[in-house]
Amino acid sequence: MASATSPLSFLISHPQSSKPIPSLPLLKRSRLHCTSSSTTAVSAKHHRRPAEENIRQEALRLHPDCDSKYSAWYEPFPLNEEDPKEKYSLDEVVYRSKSGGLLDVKHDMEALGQRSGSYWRELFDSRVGHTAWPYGSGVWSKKEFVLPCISSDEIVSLFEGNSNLFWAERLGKEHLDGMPDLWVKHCGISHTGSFKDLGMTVLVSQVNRLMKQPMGRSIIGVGCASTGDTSAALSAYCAAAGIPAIVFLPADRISIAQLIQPVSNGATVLSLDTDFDGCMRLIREVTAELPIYLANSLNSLRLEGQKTAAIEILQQFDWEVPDWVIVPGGNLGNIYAFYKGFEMCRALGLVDRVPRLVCAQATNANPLYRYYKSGWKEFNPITAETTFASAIQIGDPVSIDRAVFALKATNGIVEEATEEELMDAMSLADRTGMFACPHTGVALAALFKLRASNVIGVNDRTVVVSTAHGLKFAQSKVDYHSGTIADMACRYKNPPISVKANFGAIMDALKKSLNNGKI
Ligand SMILES: Cc1ncc(COP(=O)(O)O)c(C=O)c1O
Ligand SMILES: N[C@@H](CCOP(=O)(O)O)C(=O)O
Repeated sequence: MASATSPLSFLISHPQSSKPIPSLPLLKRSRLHCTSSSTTAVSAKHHRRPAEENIRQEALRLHPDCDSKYSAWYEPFPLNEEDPKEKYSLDEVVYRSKSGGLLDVKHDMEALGQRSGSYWRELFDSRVGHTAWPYGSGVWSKKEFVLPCISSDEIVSLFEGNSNLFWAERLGKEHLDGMPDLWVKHCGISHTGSFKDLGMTVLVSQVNRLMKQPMGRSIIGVGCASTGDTSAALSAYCAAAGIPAIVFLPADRISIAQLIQPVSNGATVLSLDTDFDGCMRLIREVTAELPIYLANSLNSLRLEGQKTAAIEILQQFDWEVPDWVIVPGGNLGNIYAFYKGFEMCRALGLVDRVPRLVCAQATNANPLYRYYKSGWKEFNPITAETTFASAIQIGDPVSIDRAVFALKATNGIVEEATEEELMDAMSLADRTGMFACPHTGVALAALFKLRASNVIGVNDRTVVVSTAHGLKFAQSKVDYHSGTIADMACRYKNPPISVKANFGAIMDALKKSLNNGKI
């Protein structure tokens, strides 16, 4: 039973008073509704809050102030040795350090460390599966590790996160030498269909805080350059908050499904005749000139949300650490976000180690892979070529230094996948019940290679991060299954069979297709 001071106490409230009830957690009462004959009639008085109160108001009543025990701020990445005191409040609009380098969000680890690892594990576990604002979100259920000082009233959340950790039983068993412990973290089965929702809830919440009274900053909108997923997430969260969104997209380089998302959400959509790297340069120029807040992962706030996917993986394994986590990389913020999530849990005693990270790139857009292969000697931005994994067609990744840091710290690996390898891997995964996107195909192709070379052992617990929903990239699957891609065998294609609408023709087609005609 939860006491008022236990991690579970946030669930305990009384409908009519602001005082917590020390003995009747939400979970227990919900069960009473279902099982006890004297309490089966579900009426307002049995709800945890009065009928006229919404969940945001309930949160404010229960926790009127932000938890000032914990704090976070920006610091240069890597730390500025000459000026170790260089740091900025999260309420400042700043994306770069004095020297022009990246920033990183730092947490007061000493304050967080006052609590034990088991306290944090229990707290985070207790929040899963509820609608208490804002903890119903997989991101905000870890609020203390994300943005501890934001008020629940300022948060813009669509209850993102809490995504499926899918046991890829058949893929492992039949196509990876019987691999029994293979998992796919479906970050793309999400509000806007990609992992970007995790970071965008944090960034848009902070913008909302800056724009609202008492801060009342003169921000006229939030902007990003995008290969299609960041723009979709930004537009949705801004639309939910009533904040203008401005997105710069490389013309003809993103899918129709991705393009229609910001259009539908009412964003200002600029389709530019350049690639993503060109859009990125332009949004940086424009945001330096106009009070438009920059939403790309250059802005380290985004990574605070994205890192919760790593924490969620640990949680879903009952706080056991997987051996490998494979992440497709483009602008390279996400690989660092995964590192941050895992490392924070290690440092605070929730787990005792971190997994080895693999960053997987498309051969047509592989600047990190080339750098890795040079023994980290020389980084050269490239002009990325067209790839079916269009959301990672990036040649000059903003977070290159963050990615290298994450990989070095986890004894990590960089792998690449050709167009044929990534499309075959995606299609094979689909044949085992998934509906993967080409970027997930890149990560899966990396897994196939690392398994074939026995770098990843057959019994290693391995998580492949699926970054977007396959439905956003349906055209790539149409091309593959129609077998019309130049120089690609499309080994796993399965085109529809055109059949005359009569019994005989149908029987012939079925005999041919099923069991090699032996039915
Ligand atoms: C679907 C998808 N997968 C992977 C990535 C790569 O993430 P990151 O840019 O953080 O490396 C992106 C965006 O770049 C993406 O949209
Ligand atoms: N794939 C991204 C590319 C931009 O990455 P970001 O993480 O820096 O916003 C997209 O969908 O736009």
